[in-house]
Amino acid sequence: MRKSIATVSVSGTLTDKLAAVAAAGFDGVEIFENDLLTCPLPPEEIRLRAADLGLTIDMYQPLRDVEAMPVLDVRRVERKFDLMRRLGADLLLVCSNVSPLAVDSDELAAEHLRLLASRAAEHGIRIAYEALAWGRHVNEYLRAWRIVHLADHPNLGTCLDSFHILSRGSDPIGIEAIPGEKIFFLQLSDAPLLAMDVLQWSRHHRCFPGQGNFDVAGLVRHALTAGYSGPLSLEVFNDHFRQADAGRIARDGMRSLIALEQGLQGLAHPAVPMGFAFAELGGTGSSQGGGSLVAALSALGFERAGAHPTKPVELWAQGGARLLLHDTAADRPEQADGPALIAIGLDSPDPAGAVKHAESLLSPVLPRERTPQEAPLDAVAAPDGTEIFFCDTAWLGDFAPATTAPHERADLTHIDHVALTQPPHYFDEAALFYRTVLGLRPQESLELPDPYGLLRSRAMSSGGDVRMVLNLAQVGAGDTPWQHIALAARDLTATARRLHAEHPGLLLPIPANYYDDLEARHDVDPALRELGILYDRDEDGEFLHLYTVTIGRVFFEIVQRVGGYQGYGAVNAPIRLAVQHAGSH
Ligand SMILES: O=C(O)c1ccc(O)c(O)c1
Ligand SMILES: [Mg+2]
Repeated sequence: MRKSIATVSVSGTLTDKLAAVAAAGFDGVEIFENDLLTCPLPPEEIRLRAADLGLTIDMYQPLRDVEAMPVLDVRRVERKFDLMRRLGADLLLVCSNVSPLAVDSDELAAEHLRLLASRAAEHGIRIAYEALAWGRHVNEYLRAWRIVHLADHPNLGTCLDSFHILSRGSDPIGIEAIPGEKIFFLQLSDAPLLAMDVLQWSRHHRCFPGQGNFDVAGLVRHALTAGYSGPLSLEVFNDHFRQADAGRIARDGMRSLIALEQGLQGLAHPAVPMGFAFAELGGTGSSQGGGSLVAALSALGFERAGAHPTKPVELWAQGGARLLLHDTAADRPEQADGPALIAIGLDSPDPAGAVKHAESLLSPVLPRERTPQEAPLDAVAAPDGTEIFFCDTAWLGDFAPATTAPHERADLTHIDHVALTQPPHYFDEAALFYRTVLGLRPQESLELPDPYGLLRSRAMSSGGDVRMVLNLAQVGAGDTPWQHIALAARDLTATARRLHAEHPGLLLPIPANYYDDLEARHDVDPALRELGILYDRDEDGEFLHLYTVTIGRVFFEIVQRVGGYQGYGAVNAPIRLAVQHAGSH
C-alpha cells in the first residue's frame, strides 16, 4: 500500500520535513497548514519541491470549525481551494467543529458540507470529513460518516483517524459498514493508554503504530475489508518527535508501517531469540579501568574462560552467564570513561533469517571483519547504538579455551535481563525496534522517581528467557548513561553472604528505612536487612535482588526469581537510584 505521513509528525521547516520523509521512502505527505503558513516559499514552489522529491501531496489539512456554524463562511473555504490549486493538492481535510457556536444538527452539518463539496467539485477537489475525538457535537467516526452519507455528494467522503476512534473506545468494526470508496483517507497513530483529557493526549502523546497500546493493525484490517484503497498515512503529534531528528523519526515511522503490513500479512516473527548468548563490555582494557571490572567479576565468581585468537576480547563465564570483555583502547579511544555495555548476543533459532528480518525493518546491519576460520556472526545496530548479535552456538568455538581448570562454584546461572539507557527522544523508537526486530513483547511504561527527576522504564520480554529493560532519564534524572546486566543466582542469600564476607564494598548499601517499610508490608526473612537484599512479590512469586557499585558506565544486578514472578522489582528502583546518586555526588 502507498505510505504517507503528515508533516506535523516530524521536526523542522517544511522543506526539511519533505526531504526527511522522502529519504525515508514515503510516497506522499499530508501538508499541515501551520507548516505551509510558516514556509517562505510560494505554494507553487512547494509543489515543485515535493514533486522533485518524488512525493505526492495527498491532503491539505485541516480546515477547522466550518460546518454547522450559524453562518457558513464559504469565502474562507474558496480561498483554501485557490491555495490547494497552487499547491497541486486535491483532497482537503475538514475536521469536526469544536466551536461553542457550532449547532448540534447533523442536517445542518450535512447541508454545509454538501455545499462545500459542490464548490470543491468545480476545482477538482474532494473533501474528507473527520470526527475529532473532542469535536463539539461530532466526535464519533460513525456520526461523521452519517453526516457524509446524509450530504450525499461524490466529492465528500470521510477521513478515519485511528487515534480519534480508539481513544474513545469506539469499536472499529463499524468501519466495515462504510463503503470503501467513501473512506477518502486513513490516518494512523498509536498511543499509550493514559487517563487524561483526550485533546492533551492526542496533541502530546500520539506515537507510531506499534509503539503504544492501540490495535492499529486491527483497525486497518477493518478499513481494508471495507474496500479502502488509499494510503496508510501517519499523523502523529508527539513532544519528543517534534524535538528529534526528522530523518530518524521519518525512518522510524516507515519501520512502523512496514511492521504493520507484515502483521497484516500474518507473517509470524521469524526468529524470536531463545536466550542471552553473551553480553559484551567495551572499555575493559587495563588503560580503560578494566582492572576494577575484572576484580568485580572475579568476586562474583566469573572466570576467564577463553580468549579470541585475533581480537583483544576475552570470554568470562560462570554457569550459562557469558560476558565478553573487549579492550577497545585501540579502536574506540572515545570509550575513555571505563567499561560500558556495547553488545548483546542472542541465541537465535535462525541467525540469517533474523538478520534478513531486521534489514526488512530498516535496521542497519553492521559490517564485520572476520577471518575465514571464525564463525559467521551477524549484528544489527539497536537505536541506542548497542550491537545486537544473532548467534547459534558456533561463536563459542572462536574462543581458545583458557588453560585453568573451571571453577566448581557457579553461584550465577545465566543473564536474567539487560537494562539499556536510551537517548532522549528516541525511547519509542527503541520500543518499536525490540518489539518488531526481535519479537519481544513490551510491557507498560513506568515512571520511577529519582532524587533529581524521573526515570521512564519499559520492560520487554520474549515470554521466555530474553528480557530487556529500556530506561530513559527524564526531566533531569541525570546525565547517567548507566547500563546494567542482571545475573540470575541459584541462591541469592548465600551469594550475598559470601560477597559481604569476602568483598565488602562491592555491593550497594541499602538504607535501614527501606527494611522498616518492607517488614511493615511483608513478613520477610531478617537476612534481607542484614545482607542488603531488596524484595518484591506479586501473585505469582517473589523476587530478591541486589546491586553492585557502578564500574565505568555499567553495574551488575543479581536476582533470584521464586515461583512465577515475572517483574523486575520496579518498586525498589527508587531506592537503588537514590543510593547510586548518593554515591556519585
Ligand atoms: O489536533 C488537531 O487539531 C487535529 C487536526 C487534524 C487532525 O487530523 C487531527 O487528527 C487532529
Ligand atoms: Mg487526524
